[in-house]
Amino acid sequence: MVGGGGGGGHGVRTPANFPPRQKARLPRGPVHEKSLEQQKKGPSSSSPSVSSNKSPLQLAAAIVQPQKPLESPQHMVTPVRLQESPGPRTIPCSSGSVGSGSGAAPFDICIKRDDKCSIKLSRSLLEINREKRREREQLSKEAAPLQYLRPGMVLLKKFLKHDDQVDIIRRCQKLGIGSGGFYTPGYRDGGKLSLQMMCLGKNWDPNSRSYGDTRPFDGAQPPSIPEVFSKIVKDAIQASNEFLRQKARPANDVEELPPLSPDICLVNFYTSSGKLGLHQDKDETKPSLHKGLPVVSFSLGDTAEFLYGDVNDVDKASKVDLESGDVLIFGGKSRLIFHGVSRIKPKTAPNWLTDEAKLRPGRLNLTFRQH
Ligand SMILES: O=C(O)CCC(=O)C(=O)O
Ligand SMILES: [Fe+2]
Repeated sequence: MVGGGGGGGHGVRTPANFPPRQKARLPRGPVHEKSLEQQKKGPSSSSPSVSSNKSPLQLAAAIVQPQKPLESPQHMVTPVRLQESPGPRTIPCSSGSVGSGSGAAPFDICIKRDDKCSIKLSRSLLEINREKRREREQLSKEAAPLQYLRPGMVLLKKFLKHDDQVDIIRRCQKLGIGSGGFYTPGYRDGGKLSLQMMCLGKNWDPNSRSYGDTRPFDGAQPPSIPEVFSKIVKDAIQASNEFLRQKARPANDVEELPPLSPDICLVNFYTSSGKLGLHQDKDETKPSLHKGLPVVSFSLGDTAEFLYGDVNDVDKASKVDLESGDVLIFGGKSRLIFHGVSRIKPKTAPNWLTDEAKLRPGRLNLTFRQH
């Protein structure tokens, strides 16, 4: 388990065979179903009828500069925002090591602890703990801890415990400034996107849309996926399957997510202006896709507005907020859904997280898959 028991104090909601880790992390409250499809018009069929031959990052470029045709060289040239506007409590006055082109200076997702340029309003441990407690209480009152979005798609609200979130950020920060760390994905013609990416396990190349053992632009080998991350992924799938078993009516019509042994993790850091166009994750192997092996996504920091649907059309997509600590799973019948991030909501990261992990304004996302 990552960190320690920072998220303790949650009640047990499920029967005896619920995974022990989950017992500690789930807040009290009814398990209920939330179908966003029901709230919003749009097709409910789960097998996509439209496919895209553009990579997610090409599609992101399309969102950033929608007036330009995707094939035009101009669409690629997207200014990378190197300096964030100051957050509510921390005011960095230099960009430090922010920003990188392919193979250039490393990108640090955290504001340096000893950054003399940061004006920090220090808060006591008591205050931080009070905030964490308030967050847990609010969650147990307002949101169902597990939400059924559509067949094969489950959202686990605040599944990542407080200490896990801090630990994940710290690990990504360390890996991100090392060999194989964060870079601004670019295209052959020199265009860049306002997103920082790092691959763990295997490298995903946005140009060829294929996986490899090293990065073509600098030969670096992606760092391994930390064991603690894989353990959380496994626990999240187990918790989802337990939830799906409970909600199954009739009881013999249980929908199960296949287990995942993640060997790929794409880590994205979005600044406040970051976006990701609608796309399908379909560069994994045919057996992996055919079995519907899930994509498991961790969200940390600022909230993302996440779009998903059966077709490559933002107007037909459903929308859900992904907050810090949320884990989203899409596998089975939803494995090939179109999805993307329409916007990052600035200054929505929990204060305690910014204080402890020193994450820059923005959002960190990790998606785990099996090749
Ligand atoms: O940031 C997210 O929530 C989605 C990321 C994603 O879709 C991807 O990396 O393929
Ligand atoms: Fe994706």
